Amino acid sequence: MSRVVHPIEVESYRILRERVDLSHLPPLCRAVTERVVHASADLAYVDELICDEAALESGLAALRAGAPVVTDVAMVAAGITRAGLELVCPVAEPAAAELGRSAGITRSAAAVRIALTRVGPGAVWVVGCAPTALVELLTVDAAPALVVGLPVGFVGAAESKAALRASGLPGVSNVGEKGGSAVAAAALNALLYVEEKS
Ligand SMILES: C/C1=C2N=C(/C=C3N=C(/C(C)=C4\N[C@@](C)([C@@H]5N=C1[C@](C)(CCC(=O)O)[C@H]5CC(=O)O)[C@@](C)(CC(=O)O)[C@@H]4CCC(=O)O)[C@@](C)(CC(=O)O)[C@@H]\3CCC(=O)O)C(C)(C)[C@@H]/2CCC(=O)O
Repeated sequence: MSRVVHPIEVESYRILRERVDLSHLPPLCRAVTERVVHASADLAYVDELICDEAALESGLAALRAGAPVVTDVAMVAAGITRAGLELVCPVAEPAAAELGRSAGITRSAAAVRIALTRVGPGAVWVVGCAPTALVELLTVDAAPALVVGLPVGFVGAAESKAALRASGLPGVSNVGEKGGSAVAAAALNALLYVEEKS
């Protein structure tokens, strides 16, 4: 079923495209960059976002095949708009707090370990808040189809995204401390909307 686009969103894209022309980008890079800018009203993402068309194609293929989507926090999961998607977000479960305590790690990092027991290779991982979740994901053997790595904050966010880029995993990230749940959800939604069009 095709998505009904609200007139405010149509107007937002009109304004965005008046301010910046991203038609030179490959289609998925353009879709993700435009949606992140649309969701944040922050044109700096045009230069700061690091998209890779092949990585996004890998994520899109996984979503089309029904791959689960793992998110670091509930806010990211709440921002992902397609019903019927298998969403995995264990951070609020007592087991994440218990593992965090016993292992001396954050609940967010513990949730990555727990999620790994529920999803196999080829999942799509979306990190929009917790840098330690992204760092943990890079230390385990998750074999993700795509990592949307857009955590936010002054402590470790920029470094965790640099580590994602250095890892060679298929990913989308940005340079710097900015990011956040809304931005990460928007990047994933861009792929879901491409998927819905086809
Ligand atoms: C250091 C942490 C940061 N969190 C930020 C911003 C927001 N966090 C929200 C919420 C509701 C949650 N944050 C936790 C993930 C919590 N946040 C942390 C941790 C202390 C460590 C994470 C890390 O450094 O990697 C983390 C606790 C943990 O042990 O993992 C959360 C689990 C806290 C909790 O409830 O115990 C919780 C998520 C709960 C859930 O999904 O069920 C905010 C909504 C809080 C708010 O603003 O009211 C907000 C969301 C921002 C967003 O766009 O996602 C910081 C300040 C960005 C910071 C990130 C690290 C840094 O570099 O500073």
